[in-house]
Amino acid sequence: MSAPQASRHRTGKQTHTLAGTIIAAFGRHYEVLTTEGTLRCYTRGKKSSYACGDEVDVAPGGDNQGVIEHLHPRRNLLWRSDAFREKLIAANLSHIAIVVATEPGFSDMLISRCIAAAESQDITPIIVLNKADLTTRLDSARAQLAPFVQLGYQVVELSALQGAAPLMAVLSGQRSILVGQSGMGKSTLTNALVPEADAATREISTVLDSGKHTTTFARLYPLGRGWLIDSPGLQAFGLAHLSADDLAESFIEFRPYLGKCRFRDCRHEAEPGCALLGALEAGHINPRRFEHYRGIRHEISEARRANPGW
Ligand SMILES: Nc1nc2c(ncn2[C@@H]2O[C@H](COP(=O)(O)OP(=O)(O)OP(=O)(O)O)[C@@H](O)[C@H]2O)c(=O)[nH]1
Ligand SMILES: [Zn+2]
Repeated sequence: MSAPQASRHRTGKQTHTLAGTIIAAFGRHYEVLTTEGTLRCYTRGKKSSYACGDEVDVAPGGDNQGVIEHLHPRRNLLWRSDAFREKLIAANLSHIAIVVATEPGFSDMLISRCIAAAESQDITPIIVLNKADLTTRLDSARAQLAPFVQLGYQVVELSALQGAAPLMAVLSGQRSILVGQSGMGKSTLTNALVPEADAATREISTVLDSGKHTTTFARLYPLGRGWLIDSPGLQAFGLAHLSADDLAESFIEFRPYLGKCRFRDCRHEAEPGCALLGALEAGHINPRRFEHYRGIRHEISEARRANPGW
């Protein structure tokens, strides 16, 4: 894993710090993988805005504990938000693997949300179609994914029960996160990709006597020279933090038409001369994707109405 560098430098106060990567975040404490092992770390004051994947400097305090002193600049940050809350999910990602399955059914709207979150942060989204061994629903799952394939998004089909080799080939050496609805097989997939994940999860549940269930935390595992974050099941992925323009930009097929509407402040709803509606009518934009866009856009305006502080 490339993140923790062997830089052990001294600050003005003669306390040494270690570079490390946040591998788990539990409220206001964190596990940080450093060159000297994993430290359980705290933050000074009330600040707790770190995420899995963040690169930090920590001051070790003995007994495998430490204090986070410095956050290195992030390449990107994946987060979700509704009207009143925001939640950091992960930082410094190269890929988001959106896991769906032949059974149970999945939400293609959630895929569009995850893709929008990814595109707005310059993260490459890929879709994993798991449980390909359950062949009765395979064709309908493929049909549901067709609009994404048409846009050029990669779909990796596999059966996590039989192994994760096809996904490993894509994600090894990258910095990725697995996201998806509950029941899609994310845990099975993580265990296939990272055999030690199972043991690590058990270890955490004994270290943490908070009584919380372990799958509520994201956790980072080394994968090749990169890493993989397994995130808790995701039913909602609010994008209240995106502006209307950011949202439209994050639908990559809209990009050729943006800025070409008759009115500069076009909401792409029913305005005459709307380039997006024109493209939709001409069949250049998939109607399902446009529906997703409208749904998310509506939700963002509702969130802003409920909390004008956005
Ligand atoms: N047939 C088949 N079943 C699978 C496959 N992968 C996972 N499953 C099953 O699907 C169910 C859900 O798998 P999990 O790995 O627990 O799913 P998850 O997405 O982690 O769900 P949460 O823990 O609720 O977030 C389990 O019964 C798995 O055995 C697969 O490739 N084929
Ligand atoms: Zn328009």
